[in-house]
Amino acid sequence: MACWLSLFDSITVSLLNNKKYKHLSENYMSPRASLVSENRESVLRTFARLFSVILILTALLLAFLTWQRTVSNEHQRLAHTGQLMAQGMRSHLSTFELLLNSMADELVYRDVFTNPAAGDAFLARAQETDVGLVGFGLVGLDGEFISASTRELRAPLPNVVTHGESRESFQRVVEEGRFHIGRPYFFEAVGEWIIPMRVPVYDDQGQLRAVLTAGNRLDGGHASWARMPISSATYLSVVRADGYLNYLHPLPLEQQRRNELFTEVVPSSLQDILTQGRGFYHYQDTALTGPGASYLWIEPVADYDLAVISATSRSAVVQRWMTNMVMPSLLWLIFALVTWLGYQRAARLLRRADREVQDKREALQRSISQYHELTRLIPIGVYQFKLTQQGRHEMTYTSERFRELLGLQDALEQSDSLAQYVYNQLHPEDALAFYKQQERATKETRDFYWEGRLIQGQKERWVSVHSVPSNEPSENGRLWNGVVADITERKEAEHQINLLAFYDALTQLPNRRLLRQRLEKAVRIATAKEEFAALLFIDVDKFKQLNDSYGHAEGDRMLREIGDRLEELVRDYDTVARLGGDEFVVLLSRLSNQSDKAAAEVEVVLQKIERLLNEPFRIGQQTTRITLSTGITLIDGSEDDIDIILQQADQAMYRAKDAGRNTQCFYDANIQQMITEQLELQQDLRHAMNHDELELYYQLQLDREQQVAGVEALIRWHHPTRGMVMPGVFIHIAEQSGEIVALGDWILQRACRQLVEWQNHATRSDWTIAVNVSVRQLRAEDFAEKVLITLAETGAKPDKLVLEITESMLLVDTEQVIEKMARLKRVGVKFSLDDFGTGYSSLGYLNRLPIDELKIDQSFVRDMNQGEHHKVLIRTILSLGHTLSLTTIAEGVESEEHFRSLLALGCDRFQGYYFAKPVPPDQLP
Ligand SMILES: Nc1nc2c(ncn2[C@@H]2O[C@@H]3COP(=O)(O)O[C@H]4[C@@H](O)[C@H](n5cnc6c(=O)[nH]c(N)nc65)O[C@@H]4COP(=O)(O)O[C@H]3[C@H]2O)c(=O)[nH]1
Repeated sequence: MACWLSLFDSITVSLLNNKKYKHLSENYMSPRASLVSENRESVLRTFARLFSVILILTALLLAFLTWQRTVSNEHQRLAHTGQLMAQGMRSHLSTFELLLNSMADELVYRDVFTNPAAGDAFLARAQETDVGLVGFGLVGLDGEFISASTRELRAPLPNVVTHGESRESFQRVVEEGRFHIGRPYFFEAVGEWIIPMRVPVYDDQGQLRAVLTAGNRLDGGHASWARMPISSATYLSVVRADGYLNYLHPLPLEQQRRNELFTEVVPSSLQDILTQGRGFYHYQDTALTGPGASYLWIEPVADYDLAVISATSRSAVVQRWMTNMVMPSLLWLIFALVTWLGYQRAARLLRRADREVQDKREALQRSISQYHELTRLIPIGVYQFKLTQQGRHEMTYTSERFRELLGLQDALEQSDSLAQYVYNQLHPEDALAFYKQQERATKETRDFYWEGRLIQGQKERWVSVHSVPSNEPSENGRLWNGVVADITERKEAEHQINLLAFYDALTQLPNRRLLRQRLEKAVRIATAKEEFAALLFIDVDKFKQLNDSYGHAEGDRMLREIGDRLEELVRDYDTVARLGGDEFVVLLSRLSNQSDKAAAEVEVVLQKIERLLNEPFRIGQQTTRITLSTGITLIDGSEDDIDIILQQADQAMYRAKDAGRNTQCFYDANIQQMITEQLELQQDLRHAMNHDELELYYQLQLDREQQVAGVEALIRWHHPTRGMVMPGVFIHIAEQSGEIVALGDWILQRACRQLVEWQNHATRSDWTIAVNVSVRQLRAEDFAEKVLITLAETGAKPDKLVLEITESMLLVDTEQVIEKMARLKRVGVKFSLDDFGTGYSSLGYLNRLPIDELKIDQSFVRDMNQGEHHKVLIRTILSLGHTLSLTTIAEGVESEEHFRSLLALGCDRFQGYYFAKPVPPDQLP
């Protein structure tokens, strides 16, 4: 029983733990998750009903089987009884037949036909041996008794032939001449029911003479078969072949009943069964066993044309079956009771569990409604979905705000198409980041975070999405919880801040800060892709005047228009920025990877800019045109310091301004380096003059006989760190800075002193010293005066001093220069026109110059043997010089070939490494 109850317990537990119950707790977040628990009690009841049906079926089966068994037992028993009866009967009859035949022989032996009394005595003795016998009688063929065992039998006994009940059997014995059992009949002579058994009696000649009959008492019980222990409710009957009963147990006592039974044949239905022979039968009609159906066993009695029927009534079998059913029924009842108790117990448990579930559910619902309330109040959408192993997004919960944010219809809420619905809303520019994040988060089971835009109809909405995977994977997937927030306002604010921080308020163009960022990016790209970018600094010429003349409002409007026009012409990936005032910057990206091509591309843009900005601007009531000064620096990624790049463009722009505005200047790194060096040298030079770092070298000038006619003074700077610095490096710096004036004075002084030193020199007293004069020196008002003073102060002879000037010096203030030269010339100072042939000389012009010497530039000399053209040029210069009565001198004579050629052409003097290099005075010959 305990075991049975525990079965119910386990059913209950499994009911409590079933999947749907679990589902309830798992999906508590889902508003669609059923919060109404299933009526598990009704499930249990159904189970109990089913069980009851099974119980009933079991009971029926049990009853049926018991019935089967009972009937089978009955079958066995009846068969056994029938067989016993048949055997006993056969044995008895055969014994009795033998006895009768023996008695018949004895009677013949005792000559009973002649002495009937002897027969009487014999028969009387024989009768005493068996109480079941009414008596013996020897009946003649005429039916009259010859002898009889009892007095009653002897007289008066009826004639058997005429006597109804015994005639038939008597005649059969006479006819068949063998043992025969007659039908039972009431033998009135003795007042008893008897079964006659007869044998034929033959005399010594074998002549049938009589029939010996034994009258067996029907209810005498002397026969062994009649004394068989027969259980109650069992009926035994012996039926003859002619359908009459021969014996019946239990015998009815009433005469009437006996008459009915033994004087009528058994029902035809029974006879039909009897004809079927040995076997077990269910007999439906009323017969033998009393009213109602019965079960029969038919057992033929061999040799005697009799059949034994052992029978029992159906009601008796039912009764026995019921008796058999008592124990199983009891067990079944106990079983049913225990089942019922188990059901009650399970129902009680379920009710309790239901109550608990209900309590929990109510608590959960309260919690969910609070949760809903909260999610409605907070401006953040909340959602939960299950990511299945097949990659489907099954939404398990979405808050009202979530649906509102995504513009969702309820129909979509739970379906996977929600994911598609969201995908469709993704802004194309932000979608890629979304998918990448999603892929990474899914693959690595980590937080998903995305900020981006959704396109909802005509509207754009910024949202941030953050979802987190649950730690434990659930059945066929993993739950993710997430929040979605509308960040449109924040993004707009950020945009505004961004605008303020990164854009110029007036023109809405990127400001310096954003320009720097873009520039950094451009440098990175240029480095990575090995291509050029360019930074253009544009300054509007004379904007200040325009601004002052037309007012700031008009000035601002103009600046905006300039910005708009610039923006118009650049490509999307270029940047136009305003740095303030009238300074604009254009950052051009993705230029060629070759500097010259990149520069050419920039040139094209510059032309466009110029064209566009040269279009008239409306300012006030008038129109005006503007010009630009543009500084350009090319970016190739080698310089990654943004400040330096900006400085370079700035510098280039100032150079453009310096060059007279409306100009464009490219920044050049070499120039820059040169400028830096120049600045350093410029500073060092001042120092050099006071610290004796300068020295005059002298290079010989020879006449046609190769006699030294003079020298050219060439300055050398012994720089403390750089070593020897050549004049080509620092003279023009000195010119730019103005130092050249002081330097020129120093050189002149030195050269004049040298002349004085050489005045008494054996070989050098006639030498002239040619001194280079710079343009600034020459243009100085007091140039001639200074030379004269120096000559006077040093005591040098003016005719030994040759001042070398270049053609370019004569281009500006020509008249004043000529005047100064003339003044000096008057005192004997000579002038040599240096680098002749490279400048702007013309015959008429030369004619007016107070010069003594034409100095052929060394470039012509160097190339003179390269081609006829240069020779022709030199010849022309020489003939020009001779025509004007000027001495001609060639510099840069480096070989004998040069010398011979020049000599042949008629050159007067020669200077060059072929003869001597510039050397300090003490190394001169
Ligand atoms: N390749 C080659 N070069 C030769 C040969 N013979 C002479 N030279 C060089 O040619 C230059 C001649 O001077 P320049 O034309 O006046 O050109 C001068 C002159 O314009 C300027 N300079 C030199 N000294 C002074 C100076 O004291 N005052 C001024 N104002 N300028 C000077 O600097 C320039 C360069 O002077 P340096 O370097 O001394 O260079 C000198 C000299 O060394 C030769 O056969 N082959």
